[in-house]
Amino acid sequence: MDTFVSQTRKRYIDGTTDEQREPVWKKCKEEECNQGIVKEDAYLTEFSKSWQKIEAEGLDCDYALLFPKEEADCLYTQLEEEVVYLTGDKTKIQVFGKVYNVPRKQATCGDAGLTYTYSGVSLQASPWTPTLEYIRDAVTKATGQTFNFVLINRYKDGHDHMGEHRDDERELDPLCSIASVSLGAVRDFVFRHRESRGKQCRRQINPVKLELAHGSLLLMNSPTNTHWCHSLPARKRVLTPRINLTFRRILQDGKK
Ligand SMILES: O=C(O)CCC(=O)C(=O)O
Ligand SMILES: [Fe+2]
Repeated sequence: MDTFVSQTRKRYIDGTTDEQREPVWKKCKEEECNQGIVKEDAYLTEFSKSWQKIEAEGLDCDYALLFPKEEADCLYTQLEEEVVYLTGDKTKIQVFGKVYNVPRKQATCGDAGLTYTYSGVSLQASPWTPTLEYIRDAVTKATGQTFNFVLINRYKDGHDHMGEHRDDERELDPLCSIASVSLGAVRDFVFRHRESRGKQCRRQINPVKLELAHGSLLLMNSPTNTHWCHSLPARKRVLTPRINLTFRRILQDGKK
């Protein structure tokens, strides 16, 4: 009966447990899904048919709707309660020696002791929250891949954005896809080939543009992040927030 929801009985940040809080997503699932496992199996079968392949030279991605709207709504609400975003120096990055404010809010969660370093900031993983564990496990079920870390980005509206980059840090396991789950406002997402950027670009390769929907999962498979940069451009007409979770596998001291 309960298979859609997290089986964890951990405490939330404020010390309460699942039972005390009756998380919204748990109630939603009970109301909507009293067929239990049968319904989940049916859902997973439908889900497995919905993958779309996105391919270009050196780019290999898969896209699907992982969570139906009601469940995605519940997960979004739960994350708004659970996630504690970084403050102070951790909200700044260094690019070519210059310091910038990150134009969005960020948090990092993962297995104990993991650290992720990018653009001059070193971010230590906070413990998994129940909802993040639930989403991580749903991604693992859907992809067969396991993850030990998640970077959480919260865009308050279309002014918040993420500049072009490649997630090619040395500590990322090159064999593991980066799994990007989106909740909230639909936003454009753009891939540009490394060699087709800038005034003196060497080649003319068309960008690949996607819309990342509420409840969607985008898998960036190897070697996408070797050859292509991606960004979440500002979109002034977007007035509502979005949360993005990128699940990753970090190799600590060369170990998986
Ligand atoms: O918000 C997004 O969809 C982009 C996230 C991203 O590229 C990242 O976290 O590295
Ligand atoms: Fe990225």
